[in-house]
Amino acid sequence: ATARELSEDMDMIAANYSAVLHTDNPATLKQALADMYAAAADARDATPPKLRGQAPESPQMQDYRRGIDTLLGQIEQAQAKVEKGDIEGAKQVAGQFKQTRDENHAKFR
Ligand code: HEM
Repeated sequence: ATARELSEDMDMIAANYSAVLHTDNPATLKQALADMYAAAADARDATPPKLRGQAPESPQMQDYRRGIDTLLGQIEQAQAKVEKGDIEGAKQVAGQFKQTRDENHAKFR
């Protein structure tokens, strides 16, 4: 069972992504990336309404989790840049989250 509805996780991802895109403050960036990560990790346990009824190991469900893992990996890359003090680099990586969002929304939303 998942802690939150997928749509709630997505709203948390979106709110924190907006914060990431609108700040250059390292502490704010760190917090927003951490909150994004937690919401994406929670979303990983969900079944998208479009895939309702599918077995957890169905090809589409595996593809869904790969999409979430891509986002989690990109968030980790951005976090590593912030840790190094590379705010510009972190924001560049964060810009790439959009492609992951759009590709996966096209398939699963
Ligand atoms: C920066 C990345 C992302 C952002 C900002 C984002 C944002 C959103 C938002 C705002 C919604 C609408 C939520 C609502 O109905 O209240 C949504 C829905 C959804 N997103 Fe994302 N998303 C992102 C990445 C992803 C990824 C990587 C996946 C899948 C691998 C995904 C799958 C879905 C699905 C399945 C829904 C429909 C949920 C439902 O109707 O219950 N999203 N997303």
